[in-house]
Amino acid sequence: MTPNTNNNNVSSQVPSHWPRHIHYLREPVYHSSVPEALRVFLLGPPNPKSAGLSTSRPPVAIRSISDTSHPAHGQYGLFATRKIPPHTRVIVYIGEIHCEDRPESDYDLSLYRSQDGVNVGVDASKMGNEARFINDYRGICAHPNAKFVDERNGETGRLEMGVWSGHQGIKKGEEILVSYGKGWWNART
Ligand SMILES: C[S@@+](CC[C@H](N)C(=O)[O-])C[C@H]1O[C@@H](n2cnc3c(N)ncnc32)[C@H](O)[C@@H]1O
Repeated sequence: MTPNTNNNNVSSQVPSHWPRHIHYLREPVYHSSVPEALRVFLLGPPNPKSAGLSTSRPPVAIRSISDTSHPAHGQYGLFATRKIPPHTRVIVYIGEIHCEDRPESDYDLSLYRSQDGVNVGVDASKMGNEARFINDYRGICAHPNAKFVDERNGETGRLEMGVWSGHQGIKKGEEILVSYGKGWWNART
């Protein structure tokens, strides 16, 4: 096992099943398409207390899906490694923050739209964290058990996309499932 060389309690290892061709991120990366003023807004006011914060591993595991009745069979999904109470932030969806149109990406979430109409996305197609493996609930469960919430992080001040459990919480071992939204599916069918 690789020793933990960080000052905080985050393991330096990438998670199990992490694909070799995808860059694993612990912090978002800001693409050159994000204008400086927007970048400053997204980052929020500097918070000296956020340096060296202990950010433990989220209670999730990436697993390959071998169940042939699962619509994402042969791919991966994200599963809870312990019971997650209702209305709890599970993980942050980390990726490349950008202001481009990326219709080809299946890992691109809309984070923010500025007053002058600039769209900011978080794209985890080439780089990201475990949250990129969250599947949509359709064909798997009657309802999603989690949702994406755009929010400002109370510690770092960053605008980011949190993944929160729903009103029933998530059982240990259960797949974490959101709704990508009808628009997402309509654009692909
Ligand atoms: C953000 S990725 C989710 C992680 C993906 N399963 C993986 O292994 O990389 C989105 C892709 O997952 C698959 N997917 C997610 N939810 C699905 C569902 N309910 N039915 C069919 N495919 C799904 C689709 O291929 C979709 O393009």
